[in-house]
Amino acid sequence: MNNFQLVNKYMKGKRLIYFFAIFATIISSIFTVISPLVIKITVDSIIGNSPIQSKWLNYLFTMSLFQNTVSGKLLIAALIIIALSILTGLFMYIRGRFASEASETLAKRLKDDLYSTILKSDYHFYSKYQSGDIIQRCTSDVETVRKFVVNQFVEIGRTIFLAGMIAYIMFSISLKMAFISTIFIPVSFLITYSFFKKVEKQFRLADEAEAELSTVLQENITGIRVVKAFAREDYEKEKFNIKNHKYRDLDFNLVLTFAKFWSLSDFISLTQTLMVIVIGSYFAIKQEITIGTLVAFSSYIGMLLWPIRQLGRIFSDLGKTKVSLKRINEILSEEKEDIEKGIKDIKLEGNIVFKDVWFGYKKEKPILKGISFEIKNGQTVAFFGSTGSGKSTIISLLLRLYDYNLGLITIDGIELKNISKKTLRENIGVVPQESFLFSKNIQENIKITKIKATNEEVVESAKTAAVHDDIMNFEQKYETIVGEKGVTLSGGQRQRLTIARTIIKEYPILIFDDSLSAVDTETEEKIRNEIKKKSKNRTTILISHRISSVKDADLIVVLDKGMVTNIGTHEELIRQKGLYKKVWEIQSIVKNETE
Ligand SMILES: Nc1ncnc2c1ncn2[C@@H]1O[C@H](COP(=O)(O)OP(=O)(O)OP(=O)(O)O)[C@@H](O)[C@H]1O
Repeated sequence: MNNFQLVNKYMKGKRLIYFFAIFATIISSIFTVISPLVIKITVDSIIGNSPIQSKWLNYLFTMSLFQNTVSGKLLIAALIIIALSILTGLFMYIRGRFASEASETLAKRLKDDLYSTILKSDYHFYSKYQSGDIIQRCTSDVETVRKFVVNQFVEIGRTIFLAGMIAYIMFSISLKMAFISTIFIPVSFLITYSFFKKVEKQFRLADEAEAELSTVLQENITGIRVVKAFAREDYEKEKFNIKNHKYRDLDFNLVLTFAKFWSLSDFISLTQTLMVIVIGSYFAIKQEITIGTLVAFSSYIGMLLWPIRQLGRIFSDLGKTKVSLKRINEILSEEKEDIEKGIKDIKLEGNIVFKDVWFGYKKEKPILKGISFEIKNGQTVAFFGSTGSGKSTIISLLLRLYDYNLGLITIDGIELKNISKKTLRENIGVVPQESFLFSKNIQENIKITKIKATNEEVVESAKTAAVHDDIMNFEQKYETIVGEKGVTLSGGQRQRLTIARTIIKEYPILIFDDSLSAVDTETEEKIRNEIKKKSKNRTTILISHRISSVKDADLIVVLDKGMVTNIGTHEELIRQKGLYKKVWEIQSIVKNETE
């Protein structure tokens, strides 16, 4: 979709009022253009002696209403000018009203769709764009487009119409004065055009630099604890300074290009105005044109040069808007995840089979290399392995955050790719590695997976996750605000809250992705036993680096560099050579020494 099609699509339903806004602008420019004609008639025919050419104007000025005297005629001229100003204002109001309604609607729809695309895009999207950049595209880029639509685009019609009308009137009044008045217009236009070409690239670079700056800022605010804990303030400040410097230089270049353009454009405009006044006065003295014509041309030259100069501004804003639209369009054209496609509305039992599964985030670099295992409904299965061995990747495949490249994955005998993503995610509850909480109160955070949960259910799941006592110690209890703006929870409290949030909904398959690492082993065991007691048929998948966490599992799958190296129960694995036995020995020694 090109830029025009994009704007046109989002203006649906508001195109007519936007057209009215352009129409009102054109009408108001007609009234603007008439005023100097009234002044010319006043000077030449009311103060001077030339007869009024137009019949109806003659009739208007000789109306008996104000007596046919000079002061009566002057009063009529003044009233006409006042009426023209009122009408200009009225139509400018209509233009502002309609253009704002259309542009605000456009901006809102763009933001809505950008947000929905961000939420619905597949997982690759988040590794492609940085969060600061995404925020900038949804805010300042949309704002640039909105401003262009509400101001500049409406002005294009007015500018072209005004220039055309003024040129027509000038050439009808005096050919030679019109020629003198327009001699520099082509030069002015060419300068404007070349400026527009140059400035577009500069705007793009400045926009990208601003996005980089926002990203650094956003990262530092989110990770302020890490920054402070490692005393990285100076390093981060320097990093910010470099980006800030780059943005300042690019912005400064832009301002400089603008300054050069406006000064050159001012010079041409002043020369042009001066020529009209000097040569026009000479013609007036020689009585080749009337004084009224000179006065009218003095007004018209300002009015003509203004739209041409305005065109420069419109062109430069057009450049900026094109860049913003391209950045917005990039996000909007990202492929959306179709979470509904496939078998829907089924309750899974949790029989999971992986047969020679291969997967790589980049196809040429496999992360999982021929993984095979089988999990039966109701079993607790643990994945154990060194960091980066592919444990979380297996979970991502199960949730269809990514689709596997080769082999076969089935749940309850159905190939994974045939089950809709929505159904899968409604059946698989995950407690992720990072325990992110929203800026809401504890109760609302727990209810996120089950909006209609009762207060009793919230308390019950908090008790199961062994976090109820901690919550009751907070002053506001379940009403305590957590997340970015709320109270600071310990790592273990956050983890247990995310567990409560997941178990409140009874998923047939439950996954703990290293999500009890900040909880002591005793509490961990207690939590898992409580969960197990609640649903015996639930399939549970555990990922942990602790032998004590996985040793009671029905099956332990040991992974190394994307391959299954051992598989079996704890008793079986400690009798086999390999990573599991090695880690068990080390952790046993440490345990014995600390006891
Ligand atoms: N989104 C991604 N894009 C590209 N590579 C990725 C992505 N996520 C993980 N990886 C890579 O895939 C490999 C396996 O990562 P994974 O997170 O599955 O390991 P893990 O066994 O869960 O590690 P840990 O125990 O440290 O959590 C790593 O080399 C990692 O760098």
